[in-house]
Amino acid sequence: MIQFTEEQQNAIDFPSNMVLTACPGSGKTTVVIEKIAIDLRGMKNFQGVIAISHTNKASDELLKRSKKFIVDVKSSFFGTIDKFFLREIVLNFMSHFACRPKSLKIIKFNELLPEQQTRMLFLLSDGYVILKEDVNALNEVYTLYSHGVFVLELAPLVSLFILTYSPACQRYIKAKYKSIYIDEYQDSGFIQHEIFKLLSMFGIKAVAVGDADQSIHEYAKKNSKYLIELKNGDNEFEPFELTINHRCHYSIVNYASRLIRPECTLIAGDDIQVYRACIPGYFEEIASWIDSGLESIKNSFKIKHNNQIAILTVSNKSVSYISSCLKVQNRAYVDDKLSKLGTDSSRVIIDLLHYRYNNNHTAQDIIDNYSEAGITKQQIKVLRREINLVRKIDDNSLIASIRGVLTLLGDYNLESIHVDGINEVLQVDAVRNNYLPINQNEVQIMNIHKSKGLEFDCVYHLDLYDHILPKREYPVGSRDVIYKNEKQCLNLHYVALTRAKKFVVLVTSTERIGSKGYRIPALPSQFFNRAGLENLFKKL
Ligand SMILES: Nc1ncnc2c1ncn2[C@@H]1O[C@H](COP(=O)(O)OP(=O)(O)OP(=O)(O)O)[C@@H](O)[C@H]1O
Repeated sequence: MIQFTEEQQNAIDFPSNMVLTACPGSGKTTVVIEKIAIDLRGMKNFQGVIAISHTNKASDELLKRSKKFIVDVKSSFFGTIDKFFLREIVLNFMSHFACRPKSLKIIKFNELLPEQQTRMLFLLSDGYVILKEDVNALNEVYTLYSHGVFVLELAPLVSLFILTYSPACQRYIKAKYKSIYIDEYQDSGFIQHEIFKLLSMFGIKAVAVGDADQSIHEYAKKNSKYLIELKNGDNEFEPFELTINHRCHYSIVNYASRLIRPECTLIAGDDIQVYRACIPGYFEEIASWIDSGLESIKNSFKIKHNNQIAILTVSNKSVSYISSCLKVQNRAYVDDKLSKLGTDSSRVIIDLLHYRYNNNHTAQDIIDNYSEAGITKQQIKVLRREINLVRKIDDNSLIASIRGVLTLLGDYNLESIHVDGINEVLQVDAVRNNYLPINQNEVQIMNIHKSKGLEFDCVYHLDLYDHILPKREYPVGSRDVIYKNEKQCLNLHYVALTRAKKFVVLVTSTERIGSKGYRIPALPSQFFNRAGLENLFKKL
């Protein structure tokens, strides 16, 4: 049982709208779960909290951790913001504005015809909201909807519109949800921020949680300015801060803190567990160096299993490359066709594949997450039988079996892109790995974006080269060294470092792969030269 610190307890006890900023490993997930448990105590079974995480993986993790402490999450919603917009607002209330179709297919914007894309592009402009006088702006969206099509990227804008102008939607949301928690608020978009503020005006307790220094999604118009606005603005959000990192060795905290604030005060102590290594060669040589040192590192740091060791990279290419060079058993997390789709149907299929390959997943999770409200006991029985088949059936019948479950769930379609994705999982070992349970003998390899929210005893941080981290820009006519979004690159470096509990190695090499695909001489990342880092690392 964790003994909460004073700053954690203050955040837990505060009963109203708040913004909780927190450094890595400071227990924000722990605090959020405790607050959700308190909120749920007074609620009826048809009520719940909205718990929004940035990725499906993070939301699964939050739900899993919550279920350990909270017996019954009642009618709470755990998921990504897009899923919330679609499931709770668009699917329930769009028919108040346009003719309800027999079935609805969710597509991506780039699947629209080029002329439709041109006509509808303005709906995606950053900062655009639909005012009462521009209601016609959604005419084409309504027509598509009544023909059974909805564009995923429009879910935030349309949700804000529905929530603002539909009293029925407002009544439904207010009756069902008593509080909303949004994690990783530093990666919020404009509309998500507007909806969050609107919900708080409806009397729903609103809690934003984040860390501006862990903002790494600016390329997708996600921006820490909204978190900062809540924290510093003149508004009804009470600011709280968690400042103690409970995860990382203090020397890792010191190094990471100095990256962001070169003048910050250090935690006292002589023990240093941040290392830098420059390996002659490239990933082949780095891999054999990691292979040869692994057992001694495990012994020195009392690390029982390889899966407590992570290799983090900037790019997916590096994930596959280093994985293929290593001799030690490893698990490389690569993007697959299904995970790139990001639609509701692909999400159910992904969960069904997790269920097929990993006994830690249950049929009940799928029923809880995807079956419609009001499903009868008899329908649940049939659904459970069909889901069980997905685990038992042979590869040849898998697609038919998944189609069977989707049909029973309603609202979801199995299209040729999904069939391609399922075939990729069946045929490519590296892709199937994404679905198998973690084997404790496997070193974990992933890009830094995927490592967010995770923790490992030991981290090898790769790709620390000039041109790679930080990236560079080459404006015409300029030979100056110009970094491309330096702060985002620095945040990425910070996130990678703070995944390590006991020990982190910052790895470079004398060569890297250039843009033409050949090995070229490499220079170390400029981040090594930042002020304030002297004496905070050892060389290997
Ligand atoms: N008061 C505490 N005392 C000891 N350990 C704690 C305390 N609070 C949290 N922890 C531990 O610190 C680790 C990090 O906590 P948690 O995952 O909640 O942090 P976080 O802020 O969500 O992390 P991040 O944002 O970096 O992913 C966990 O192993 C958790 O059990």
